[in-house]
Amino acid sequence: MSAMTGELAMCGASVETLFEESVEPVVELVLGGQSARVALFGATVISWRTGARDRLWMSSLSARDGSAPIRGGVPIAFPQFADQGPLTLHGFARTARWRLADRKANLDGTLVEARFVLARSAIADTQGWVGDFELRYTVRLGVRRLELELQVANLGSAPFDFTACLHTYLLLDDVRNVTLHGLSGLEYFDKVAGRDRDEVNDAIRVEAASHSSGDVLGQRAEGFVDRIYRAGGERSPLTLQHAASGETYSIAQSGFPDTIVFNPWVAGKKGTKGPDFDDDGYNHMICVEPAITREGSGPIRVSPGSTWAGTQTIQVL
Ligand SMILES: O=P(O)(O)OC[C@H]1O[C@@H](O)[C@H](O)[C@@H](O)[C@@H]1O
Repeated sequence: MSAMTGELAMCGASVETLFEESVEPVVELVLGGQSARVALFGATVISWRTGARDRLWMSSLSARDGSAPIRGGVPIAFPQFADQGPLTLHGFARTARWRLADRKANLDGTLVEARFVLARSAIADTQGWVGDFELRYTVRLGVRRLELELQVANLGSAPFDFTACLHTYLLLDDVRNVTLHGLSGLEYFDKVAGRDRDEVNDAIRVEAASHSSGDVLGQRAEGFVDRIYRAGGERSPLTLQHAASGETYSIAQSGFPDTIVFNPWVAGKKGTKGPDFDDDGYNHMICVEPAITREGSGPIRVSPGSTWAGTQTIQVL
């Protein structure tokens, strides 16, 4: 046992790397009754368990061998959010192999963390993107709490701009029994309709009536929610209420100015979001994503020698 592993074990916490055949290596954080798993492929958090329940949605059809982005958990989009630029959808960080750089725990046993690093030199093809970056990602597991912190460091001599998000897929019993609160009154870009709207609802629901029925942009729009809430970060924390379990999540963000709310509805069911989306997956997930977007508050510029940081913290209240 390494010295580090010994120290962690003393306070009831552990961080171990797991290897399974045909699956990318996974780092597991354990803290008493909570755990989180992070695939080195994309530094994608693939599970978070607390109170004996899974909290993140993961498609059973997701690739896990590094051949495609992981569908579920918390993929990291960088240096491009979605299709807002010339790079492949959501950029290259979610399909790169990160390394585990550090791990530690509070001596009082209330927190365990693992830090992952992605150096530019680890990317085989940056698709012409010229920023000289290093990404640092810290996953902190607390009691009924998961904190994710992304840092973008500029190691070069020229500034660069980026957009990004933490693409958090929350697991739900039934999306129709869930309401999201805190975004009322904000303007958002409705990606499904292709235009701006104002949020008039105090409680946002994802259901067949989320959109007027019919075709929008050639897709069946009923229930399809894909929205960029401009300056959604100023409303942090949002709350997500689960009617069936009576549970509430507090979803906080810092650094990221915008907030995405996403559920593909039947577009996901029909596989148009990709063959890796479970048929009924849309019933059991909602993405609430801290983001930097061109349609929202615009790219972030990082000057040489500087580091930008953004977080998402989810707490089961
Ligand atoms: O299918 P992907 O590449 O994982 O992206 C999923 C979705 O991610 C969301 O963040 C975007 O707002 C959507 O437009 C996009 O479809």
